[in-house]
Amino acid sequence: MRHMYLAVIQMKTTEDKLTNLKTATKFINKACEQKVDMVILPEMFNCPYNTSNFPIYAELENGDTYKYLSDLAKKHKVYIVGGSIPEKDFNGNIYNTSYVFDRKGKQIAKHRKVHLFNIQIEGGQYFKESDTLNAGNNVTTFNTEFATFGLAICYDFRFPELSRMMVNNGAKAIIIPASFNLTTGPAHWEILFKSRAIDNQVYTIGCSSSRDCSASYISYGNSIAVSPWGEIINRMDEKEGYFICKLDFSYVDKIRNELPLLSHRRLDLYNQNT
Ligand SMILES: NC(=O)CCC(=O)C(=O)O
Repeated sequence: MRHMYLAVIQMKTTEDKLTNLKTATKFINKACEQKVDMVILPEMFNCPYNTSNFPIYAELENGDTYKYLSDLAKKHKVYIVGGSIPEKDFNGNIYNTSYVFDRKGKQIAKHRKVHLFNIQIEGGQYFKESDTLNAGNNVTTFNTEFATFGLAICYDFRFPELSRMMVNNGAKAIIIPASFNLTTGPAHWEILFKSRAIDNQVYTIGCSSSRDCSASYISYGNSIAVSPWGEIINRMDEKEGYFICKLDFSYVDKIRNELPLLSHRRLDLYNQNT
């Protein structure tokens, strides 16, 4: 089958982990009533996005949140891209990690955010993930019966090389659990999703947490899905909710055949300069 249905859940993250898991469950249950194939959650969906929280909320692989998502995937026979959570390893290192589960609840991918979000914009957003997080080192893709997907987390999406590596590994859609903010969101969010989609001739999907103006980090929201032609298929506002979008992979092939960008690349030239 060349098409599938994807639910993008823009949920609010509170300080109570169990409440966050229950919110995710409520939306996953609702989306699954509409027979979706895959559900996506936002970045740090079980922990308020704040560096001091990451060590407190961090879980080892196979921890409570992991099992919770795996059980939900199995129950609904659906793929779950588990946004991201703070993951700790046995050495005490903490990562911003996204797990993907298949329809049987088996883990089929794991992405540790590779570019840590350290920014300081004058009069705007400051954040320093490296205060408490370590960076991952892998380019992540995973296979489904529909297509190969690329997966990265939020700030990772600003680095076109990473998306291109996913596409070189076969990705026809790129999924980004995210939480942009009120400084960079209005300026760059939409254009990044359009640019990466057009450059790579892929679907790009950004799943954000909803906006909570009382939080220390205020999320932009605006979860989005863009087609390989650069058309916005869905875009939310800042509020909690979800959308379901159809991904048609024959459309990716059509665009790539008609405008064969990827095969027109002059790799002989580029390699000399990189
Ligand atoms: N959580 C993040 O990585 C935020 C990235 C972001 O806001 C950006 O502008 O990039």
